[in-house]
Amino acid sequence: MSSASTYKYLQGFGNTHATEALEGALPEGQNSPQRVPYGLYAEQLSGTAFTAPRSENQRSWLYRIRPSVCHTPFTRTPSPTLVRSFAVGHQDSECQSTPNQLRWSPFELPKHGGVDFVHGLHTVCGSGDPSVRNGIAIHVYLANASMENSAFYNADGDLLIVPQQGRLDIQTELGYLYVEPNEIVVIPRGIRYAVRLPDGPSRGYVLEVFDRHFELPDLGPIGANGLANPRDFLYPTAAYEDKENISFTITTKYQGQLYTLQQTHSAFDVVAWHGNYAPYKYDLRKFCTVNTVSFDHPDPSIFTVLTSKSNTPGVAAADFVIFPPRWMVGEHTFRPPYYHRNCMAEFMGLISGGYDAKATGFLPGGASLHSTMSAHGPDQVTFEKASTEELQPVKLRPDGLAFMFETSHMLSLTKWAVEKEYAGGKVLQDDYYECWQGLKKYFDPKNKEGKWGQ
Ligand SMILES: O=C(O)Cc1cc(O)ccc1O
Ligand SMILES: [Fe+2]
Repeated sequence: MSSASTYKYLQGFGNTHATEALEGALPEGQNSPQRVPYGLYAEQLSGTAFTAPRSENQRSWLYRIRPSVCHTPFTRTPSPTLVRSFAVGHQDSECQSTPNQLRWSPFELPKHGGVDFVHGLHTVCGSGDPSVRNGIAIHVYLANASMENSAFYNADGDLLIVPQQGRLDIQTELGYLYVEPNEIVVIPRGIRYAVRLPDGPSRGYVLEVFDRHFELPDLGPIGANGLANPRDFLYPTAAYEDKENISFTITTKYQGQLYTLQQTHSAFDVVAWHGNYAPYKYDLRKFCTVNTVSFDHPDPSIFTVLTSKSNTPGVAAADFVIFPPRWMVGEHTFRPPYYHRNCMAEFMGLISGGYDAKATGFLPGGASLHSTMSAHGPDQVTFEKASTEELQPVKLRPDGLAFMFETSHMLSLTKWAVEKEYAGGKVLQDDYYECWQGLKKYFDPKNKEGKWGQ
């Protein structure tokens, strides 16, 4: 497969889909007949416990040429850019923590060829542990090679992938997904896939959640429509390859470490499937943005695309939030993001353009982290401009898109994220804090009108 137009999709977030690449391959009226049509094997893929409440239960039935179990044992393979544990404080810990505000210049693409999506995954920060199904991880991928005769699955959690540079041509067990910057793709735990890079060197961000699957946020008083609409989520249609006598590698991330196995046939041999456990993509340009049409800056939860809930009602393990192009019309209002300290941690990335809290330094392909209760907000240049400019309706950044992974977990950072030296120096910006040092004192108890801009 080679271009977006060859792909057909099924629509609707969380729907139960049914699709067959060969007419009549889906058994009728039952999941596990004595003999499956065309000599296929039936295999269930469970994405929730069998006993999960019906509203949360996720599973799919796959009808494939061979069951997935036809393979030789796994062996451990080095995974220096991933971490097994986010625990800090031990001498040999893989991670460290800091309350400092952090900002990274664009993460550098690999200098040498042959780095595929899996081996280009670098963990930046995270919390918790997949083994107890609690926590999250944030990664970036920096890759330049397509995966051929191989597949990957993540046993640890669901991956929400945000491409920043380069399209992703993804072959999954359940069919093909073609994803470009300004779109996202979610690949749930256990689903096998290969990532091909039609544009060569590719970069993006990845949010991994260890506990619950992603959901659309409740809309409350917004009503029944808006934000990310369910019908805009696209699922693959069944597509299979019948490849025998080949050397095919499957890599898994299992408790933060990579393991590989070999088999002699393609893993992409699912001829038909039905169910509600499947990968999906979403075009962020379809987000129906809601914002103030009167005054004040609403909290960014109005821009939530997907959420992975924690066990505390109303609190996310992680939210995926975007800052979409939109009209800014707030009257007598400081329009950029307010100065802020948050019990949630805020990891931000930039797909293109700029961001309304930062005049300089926050660049596409880079990132920032404002950790739990660490102060942050507009830099000095942004503050001066926004406090003095005449307020007209303005279309904010028609070509730009920033996003945030917001989490209730306290994040630890990998040594790679904090210490990695590139040819041009560290990607971590040591001088980030300086963007706030020039903020002036305007307070004057004798002048209620203030003296902005003087
Ligand atoms: O810190 C940030 O830039 C993210 C953010 C954006 C916003 O519009 C309001 C609050 C907030 O934390
Ligand atoms: Fe914030």
